[in-house]
Amino acid sequence: MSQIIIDHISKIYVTKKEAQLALKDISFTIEDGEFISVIGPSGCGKTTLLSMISGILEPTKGSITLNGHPIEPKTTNVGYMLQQDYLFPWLTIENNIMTGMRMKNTLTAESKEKALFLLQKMGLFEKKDLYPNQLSGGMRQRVALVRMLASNPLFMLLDEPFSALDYQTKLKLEDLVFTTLKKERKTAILVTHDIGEAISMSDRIILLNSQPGRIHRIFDVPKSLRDKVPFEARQSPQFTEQFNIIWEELESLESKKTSR
Ligand SMILES: Nc1ncnc2c1ncn2[C@@H]1O[C@H](COP(=O)(O)OP(=O)(O)OP(=O)(O)O)[C@@H](O)[C@H]1O
Repeated sequence: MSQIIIDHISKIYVTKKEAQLALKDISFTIEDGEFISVIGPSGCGKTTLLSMISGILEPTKGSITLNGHPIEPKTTNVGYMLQQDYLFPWLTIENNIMTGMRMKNTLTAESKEKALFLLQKMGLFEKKDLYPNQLSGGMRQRVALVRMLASNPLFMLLDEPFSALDYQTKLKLEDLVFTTLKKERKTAILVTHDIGEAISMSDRIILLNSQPGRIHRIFDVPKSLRDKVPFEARQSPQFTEQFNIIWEELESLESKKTSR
């Protein structure tokens, strides 16, 4: 079980020149097994929020807890999937996956077996002795997904994991990540610039406003869309309806930002 409570957090960045309020009074709860997306104009604080949920960055005010306890970057088992795959070029695919678990101290006979099983399910078992540069971008992100899931993290942070991929690969990976996380009942937070991706993958979408970053609106994705895999959800008329609502809200924030 993984419930994350974000309780009235604010973040001020202090530089030599100035103090900047990056996030202001953010509160929401991510329920166990829920998939949340965070969207908003550039610079609204999405990465800052994710860094605080990971425990890497401390909020200036407020608290973030996982099942009632603070999140410790060294001891809390958090899964990451980022825009870059961060695979080690000098290690084989198999060793890349195992190294992640070794570093987290979660490498056991069971987790190794699970990793190889996942690799097989992702159609990459035959590639296990190859090096990352011998794989396509989409394959490398699938390896990153296996690496993340194999160590059985308590929750996942996904920071633009598909944005460097071509459109077709991105759509296929969205389906793969969606079905895998649903099956594993993992709690996940996705940061994305892609409204369509947020709608087709999430249970709820948090739209942040900028300067300072604060919650503008939280959208519940209709159940009829949540029950579909992202590729199918994107074909549905309800998807277009949701897309237009969120697009208009985001546009209104962008235009307020440029008129300031
Ligand atoms: N280490 C830092 N020191 C000072 N200011 C920072 C730092 N990191 C981020 N900021 C500022 O905080 C604000 C939020 O930045 P953040 O990167 O979290 O936004 P974002 O929504 O992820 O942006 P983008 O969509 O462009 O990736 C920005 O104004 C940024 O300039």
